[in-house]
Amino acid sequence: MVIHPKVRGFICITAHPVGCEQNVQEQIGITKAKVGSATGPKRVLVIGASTGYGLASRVTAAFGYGAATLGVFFEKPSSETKPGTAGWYNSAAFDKLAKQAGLYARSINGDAFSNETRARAIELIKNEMGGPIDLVIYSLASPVRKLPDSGEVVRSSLKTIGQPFTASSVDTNKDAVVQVTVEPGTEQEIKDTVTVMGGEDWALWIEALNQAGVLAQNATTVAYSYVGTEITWPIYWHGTIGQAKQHLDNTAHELSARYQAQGLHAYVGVMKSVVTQASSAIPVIPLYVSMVFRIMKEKGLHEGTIEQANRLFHDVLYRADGTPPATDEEGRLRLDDWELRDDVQQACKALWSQVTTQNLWETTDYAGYKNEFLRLFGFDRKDVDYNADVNPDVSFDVVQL
Ligand SMILES: NC(=O)c1ccc[n+]([C@@H]2O[C@H](COP(=O)([O-])OP(=O)(O)OC[C@H]3O[C@@H](n4cnc5c(N)ncnc54)[C@H](O)[C@@H]3O)[C@@H](O)[C@H]2O)c1
Repeated sequence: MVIHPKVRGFICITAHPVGCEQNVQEQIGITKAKVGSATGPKRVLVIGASTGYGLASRVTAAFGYGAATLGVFFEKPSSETKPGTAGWYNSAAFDKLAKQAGLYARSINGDAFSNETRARAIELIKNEMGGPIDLVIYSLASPVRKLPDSGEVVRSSLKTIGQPFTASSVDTNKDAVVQVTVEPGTEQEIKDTVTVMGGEDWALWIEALNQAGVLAQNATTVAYSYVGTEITWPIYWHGTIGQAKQHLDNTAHELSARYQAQGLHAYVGVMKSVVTQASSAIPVIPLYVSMVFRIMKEKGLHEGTIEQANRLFHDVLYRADGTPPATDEEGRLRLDDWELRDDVQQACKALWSQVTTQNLWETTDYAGYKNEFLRLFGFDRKDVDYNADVNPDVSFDVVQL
């Protein structure tokens, strides 16, 4: 099969296995060059491990610290007519490269919100991993959650709270700057968004691992969050999704208190804006990302998911001098510190009011945004021949639920 990108709205419905493998290789190369500390995690569970921040965390744990990793994700292998998803190919590549490096790697392809997936993960940890988990990374981004007991399906929404919000955004199909209006969510929509993207499921994972005796004494758990800036607050931090992220903050405090005797350190890790499948779907964010990328690249501050994950592990969680992580006043780990620097944000604000369809490519890093978006799916890499026939059927050692 010859595989080219097929972009539909904010998603690409095809993915390239060779390009995805190259992406994973690249993340491994960056990690090996940067990380290298004697002490790090030994057995790591990554929930949401196939793309974005979760994949970068898995790569960092395995190739930066030699950790055994168990990855959970929800992806699709290829069918007769369609290639698999990027997360499927990424995970296949990770599995192959980790095993080649002599590292334990296991993956579960299933719904992380379900009790069955938790049970299978615990079984694998008990039977195969040779000891308890000392780091749990929670990196799910999902528009929908099937509640584990009732089976009820709950949907999240990306809406404002109170007032509609109109702002510039980019229509990535037309490469045009447009005005979008985001409507306020109802009370029910706010509640549902918290149910899907808040901390309830994270807490269920920790509880299940602890009850099964597979959570190490003094373990660490980090759930990823986004706070952003004034430009994105109305749609994000002050919107329905922000309520879910605030619930995550509360959950971190609750978990640390509940499992104090076990010495659990539960953190929210506030990460910077990056291009992922999840962030491309949020109005306003792709235009903001195009601007902030340009500014941060000019200042030599640019980071993608792998640089952020490397920095989180190396400079924050597992510091060479053994000191505990620095947190903000809410107890959160702030990896968005460079993005939120005054000089970066002032430059962003100045640019924000000037950007138009005509000057989009010159004034922002829209080209970089488009390239990174296609690369998420294994496309737009110079080292891959996209006209070559490729086998889309890539299988690997995965527990299929
Ligand atoms: N992208 C950003 O700019 C950004 C910035 C800061 C924080 N974050 C946060 O990072 C976290 C991860 O987001 P991302 O941007 O890396 O997203 P992503 O879309 O790249 O990754 C989502 C992951 O969740 C998995 N997943 C989704 N539904 C699942 C389910 N039901 N069962 C099992 N796995 C499932 C996917 O397979 C994938 O591995 C989110 O909490 C997000 O808010 C993202």
